[in-house]
Amino acid sequence: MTVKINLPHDNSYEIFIDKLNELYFDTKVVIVTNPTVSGFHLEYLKSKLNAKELSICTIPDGEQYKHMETIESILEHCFTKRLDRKSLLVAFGGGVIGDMTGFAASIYQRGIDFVQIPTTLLSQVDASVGGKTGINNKFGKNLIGAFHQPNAVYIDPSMLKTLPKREFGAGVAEIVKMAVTFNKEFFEWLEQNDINKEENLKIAIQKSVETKAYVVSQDEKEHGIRAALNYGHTFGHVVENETNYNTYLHGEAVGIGMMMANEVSVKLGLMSKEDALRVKRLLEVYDIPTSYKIKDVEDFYEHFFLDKKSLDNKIKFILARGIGDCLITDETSKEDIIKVLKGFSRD
Ligand SMILES: NC(=O)c1ccc[n+]([C@@H]2O[C@H](COP(=O)([O-])OP(=O)(O)OC[C@H]3O[C@@H](n4cnc5c(N)ncnc54)[C@H](O)[C@@H]3O)[C@@H](O)[C@H]2O)c1
Ligand SMILES: O=C(O)C(=O)C[C@@H](O)[C@H](O)[C@H](O)COP(=O)(O)O
Ligand SMILES: [Zn+2]
Repeated sequence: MTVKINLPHDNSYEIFIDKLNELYFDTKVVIVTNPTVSGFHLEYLKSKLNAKELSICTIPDGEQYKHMETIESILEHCFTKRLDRKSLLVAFGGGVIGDMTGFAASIYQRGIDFVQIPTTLLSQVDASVGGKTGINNKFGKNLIGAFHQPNAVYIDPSMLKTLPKREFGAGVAEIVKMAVTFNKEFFEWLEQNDINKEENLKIAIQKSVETKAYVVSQDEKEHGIRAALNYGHTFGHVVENETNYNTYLHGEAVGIGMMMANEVSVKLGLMSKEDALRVKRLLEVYDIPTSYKIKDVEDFYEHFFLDKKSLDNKIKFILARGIGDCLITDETSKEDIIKVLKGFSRD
């Protein structure tokens, strides 16, 4: 099936969800990938992809390498292969590869094209769609980057057969995010259907991509509704940063972040305790962590000021309003947030 994402300035593109078809690009192409993904799937991709000239740029695997040095190495590969402005980068991997390849494409000779071929559940349901690209630095997560839309996204769910269970769970967390914020029926469906089953997995990917495309089509650069896709992330990004990007997978940190956001929602009367428990139970089915021990609550809170949603020193939170709806607000009091954070700091 195909999902269309409608954007201004010729930025619209299609997201294909199916077994990979033959691809032909009449230009120089660089596939950016890592040793894990290439070990499993590069031969398959190469059997489908034809280009005028093809090279492979292999970068190290892991969120801890999502930084400027790796971007430099991708750019170096592009210069060495004499890529021009008609050339194309192919992001072949999970969200880390996608975010970095997209960012490199956005700055190489002031911007060249790229396509996404996502290979993790998380990147198939979320990261490959919408054009957020970037890297981390010591100040926080994704603080450097650009909006740069891919020309197309090719989602082949069969590539997920080699994905470790923990990575699968991380992807489920982003699926749950889409359902809690935008789609009550989808959430109920998730409660009743095991997405480890192939036929259900395809439905879950499709529904998530449709949700993301619907949101991004309305608000490409996050001036409004797109911020809702950050539900769980304001807290989750701090968890990732203070554990040095080597303890929790991004999706796991988002799972913890959604639990924190829901505690705020319950405190403000936006969500019942029962609904918060339903979200927790659904995450637990896929072994996604739902608890975290904050060491220093004030320090944790300070991180929020560098969150990209924060404006004029006001922190923005995405709160669930029951299940299937959400509230984007910068009016929560520090006192309320600190009380919730303290609940996550006790033994
Ligand atoms: N741009 C966006 O809109 C967006 C959205 C969500 C997340 N993200 C970013 O995405 C990143 C997380 O992405 P992720 O969860 O895909 O992590 P990841 O890219 O680190 O991939 C997870 C692991 O799975 C391996 N892997 C990939 N495909 C595989 C396969 N088919 N079989 C076996 N192993 C495979 C990878 O090599 C890696 O070790 C974070 O950096 C996050 O910030 C971006
Ligand atoms: O596409 C979006 O918008 C999202 O917020 C998707 C998130 O899942 C993703 O993790 C994103 O990278 C977070 O955005 P950021 O702007 O907070 O870095
Ligand atoms: Zn995310």
